This record gives sequence, structure tokens and C-alpha cells, in this order.
Amino acid sequence: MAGDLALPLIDLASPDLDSTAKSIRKACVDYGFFYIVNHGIEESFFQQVLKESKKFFSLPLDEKMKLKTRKDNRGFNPLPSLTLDSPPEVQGDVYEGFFISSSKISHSQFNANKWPPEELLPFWKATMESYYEKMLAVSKKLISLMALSLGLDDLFFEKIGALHEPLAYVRLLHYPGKTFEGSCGRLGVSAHSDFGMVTLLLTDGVRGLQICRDKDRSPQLWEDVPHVHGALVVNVGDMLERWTNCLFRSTLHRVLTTEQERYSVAFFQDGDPACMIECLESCCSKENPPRFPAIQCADYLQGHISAELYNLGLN
Ligand SMILES: O=C(O)CCC(=O)C(=O)O
Ligand SMILES: [Fe+2]
Repeated sequence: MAGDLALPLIDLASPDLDSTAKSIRKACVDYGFFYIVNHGIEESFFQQVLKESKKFFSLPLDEKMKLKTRKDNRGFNPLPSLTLDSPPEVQGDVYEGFFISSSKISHSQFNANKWPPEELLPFWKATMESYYEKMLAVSKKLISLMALSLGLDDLFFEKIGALHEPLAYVRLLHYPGKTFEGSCGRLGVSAHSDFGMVTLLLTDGVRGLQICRDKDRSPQLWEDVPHVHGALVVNVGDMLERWTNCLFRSTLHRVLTTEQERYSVAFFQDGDPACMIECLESCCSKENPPRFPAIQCADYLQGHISAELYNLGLN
């Protein structure tokens, strides 16, 4: 039976950094999911981003397909989205998406952003670029609080280069609701954990997101993550789970198909490909030795990013 979860709510503007760090640590250990409020982003801007996203997904399919994502992992992916291990009879997840990354950095294997024509959507590019920059700043603040929560210097992840030229993405998601025939028995997004450092998720109030706190429990228990007005949902990704030697949890989550259309916007902070991911000393001991060898972020991402491209039917 699924139920509503009362996830921890963290106030990013609290002057008491120690207490904020403690709450973040507890949330990352207990759930790997929490809300942040007072992150500095106006609700009206969230509404603008969701409105622009809706305008894009409302364009005719041939217009959207002009921006189809290629090997660069940027642009449009049409509905339905296939998963890596989908058997042929499975028809894929019921969402369409759009990926945007940094306009400044061009890591060799990744190209430039794709944008819908200005004549069609005049404020689109500016809105999305601004959202990307704002999310980048919030993710950095959050990661510095996470570092504090681990007994490290607040700039620890900056100093080891993890945030120098980070690979990060805004992913607009549209779940079509009952306008799409054939949702029956399918999921909006199949069960997965995010592979990066942290994800910041903006939701529009339509239900659908669920988490499974114990993936080994049988049967699995899926709990609803309700929308909280003005808040962003944060989740720890596999990369940070690895850094913290599994102290922080990268929790399984999924999205149900819904009657109503649903829009969400995820921001994935995946770290700088040049940095090393190595279990933190403060998370290891004689009794709890490192569970993972050190790995360069680029090598770690390789498998995941190509898996992601595979998901989009590109390989
Ligand atoms: O749309 C949502 O609520 C979650 C999407 C998600 O989990 C993802 O894009 O990784
Ligand atoms: Fe996710």
C-alpha cells in the first residue's frame, strides 16, 4: 500500500548553518530525499519555467523532432522513452523530455544546446538559461552544506574540482496524462536512481512521483512524494552515495502515469568529469572499509551517459 511521505523540509536561508547541515545529513541518511525552501527562487519564476515548458511540448511533433537529441545528450526526446533493459514487448516510459546543459562549457563529447526558433517561442531560451544558472547556484550551495554535514570544509567539493566545470543538465519532462492512449499498465518513468551527485526537482502539483525506501523489501513499498508549494525536491544521486561510502542514500524512485497531464523539471548536477570520486575518509573506518575503488568522474559517467543515450534510442 502506498502512502504520503512527510519528507524533511530544509530551510536554505536559515542562519544556523550547523543545524541546517545536521538536518541535511539526517535527511540524506534516512531518505536520500528531502525538500528545500527559501532557496532564493521566486514561485513566479517556477511558474514561468513550467509555462514555457508547456509551450514547447505543445508544438507539433515535427517541430519538436527538428531538435531531437543526438549523441550530444541535448534537445528533445519523443514519447515513449525506451529503457536500456526493455524487452521488445515493452513499449517504453510515458514521457517526453528536453535536455539543456551549460551554454558556456563544451566538454569534448558534448555539443551545444538546441533551442526552438525565437519566432515560435520568444522567451524560451532566456528562461531556460536563467533556470539552469539558478539551479547550478542552488546545487552548489546545497553541496557545500552537504560537505559541512560530513564534517568537511564547506568548500571541499569545490577544492577537489568536483564543481569546477560540472556537467549538469536541466531536463524538462512532460507526462501526457489521458491525452496519450496506451498508458495502461505503464509507468511515467520506470524505477531508477539518479546517477549524478544531486538532483533538484520542480513539480507542478500533479501527483505521480514515488520513492521506494528499501529496494530489497518484498513486495516493494512505494510511497508518494507530494508537491510542496514553493519547494524543490532534492535527491541524492549514486555518485554522492559512492563518495559517502553508502552513508547517503541514492533512493529508488519512479513516476506513475496519471489521468492529468503533468510537467516537471529536473536539474542533474553530475560533477566535473575531471575530478576523482573516492570514498571519503570521514565515511570509512576499519569496520566499514571503502566499498568502491577511486574512479575518475569521466570514467564513471561514461557508462551512465551512454546508457542514457541508449535510453533515448540513439545507440
Ligand atoms: O518527474 C519526476 O517527478 C521525476 C523525474 C525523474 O526521476 C528523473 O528525471 O530522473
Ligand atoms: Fe530520477
